[in-house]
Amino acid sequence: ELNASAANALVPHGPGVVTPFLPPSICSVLELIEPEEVYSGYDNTQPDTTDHLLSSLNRLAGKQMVRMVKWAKVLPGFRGLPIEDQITLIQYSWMCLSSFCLSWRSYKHTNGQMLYFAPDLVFNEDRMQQSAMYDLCLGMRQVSQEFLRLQLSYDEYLSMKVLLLLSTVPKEGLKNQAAFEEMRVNYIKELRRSVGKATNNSGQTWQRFFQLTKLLDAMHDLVANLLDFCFYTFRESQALKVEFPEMLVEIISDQIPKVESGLTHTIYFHKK
Ligand SMILES: Cc1noc(COc2cccc(F)c2F)c1-c1ccc(CNS(=O)(=O)C2(C)CC2)cc1
Repeated sequence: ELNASAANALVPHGPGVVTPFLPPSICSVLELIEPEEVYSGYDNTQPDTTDHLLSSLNRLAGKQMVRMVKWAKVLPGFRGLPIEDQITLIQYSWMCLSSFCLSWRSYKHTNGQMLYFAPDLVFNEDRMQQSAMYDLCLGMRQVSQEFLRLQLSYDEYLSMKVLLLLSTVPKEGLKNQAAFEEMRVNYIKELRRSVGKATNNSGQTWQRFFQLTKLLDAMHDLVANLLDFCFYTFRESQALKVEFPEMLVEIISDQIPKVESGLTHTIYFHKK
């Protein structure tokens, strides 16, 4: 039977017939707000030189960042955080989020064989070698092959992605730490729900939850190396002839001092 609050949420559908109005589930909202794929605008008439590949990746990353910020602003619970905390969380996790989305696209479009940066910018072995970040590319490809092995579901991916947005925080804490922690707990519950759906709530649910949280922890180690490469390339961008769009210049120049003075803290699910 319905309690009082649910009762007044009933929406009358014509005389005498009422259908309970249930709020949309978190996972249906996450599916709705997920940004569309972005094209890189890669100029295939030019040779695959390192600076041309990396500058194209940066232009693509800049476009992705615009959509990432729009996504965060409509992410349930995120608007309730102080604006400074919203900026900090996006600034600290943008590389992690970008890489996680890359792994998902690579899994979905190439079964983890190549790095599907964009429909018009897919890295095969040659481009990975040419990009001067072959090992980083291999690490990313391993993550997407893990998605394939686990047959990661879309809903698991979506709740894991929110947890990555909520995994790197200032060492001295956020302005409203309690609101952050409540949001993080809610998305851990959401991940648990999507894992339950993927395992038909069998005995496998906890084992799969363990595997997926291990995968989230592994992302941080890979992304730390990516950030090192990013900061180096950013500092040497003139000499290396690698262009960075305004959006990335802003984020990276703000992030470098904080990361390099050890002001950031990554929340791991499992001890090392
Ligand atoms: C776009 C995009 N889709 O996924 C990713 C993140 O994942 C990786 C990026 C490169 C190699 C990898 F193996 C990755 F896994 C990006 C992305 C592109 C550029 C930058 C900033 N520029 S940068 O200096 O870090 C660099 C990489 C150009 C050299 C940041 C993110």
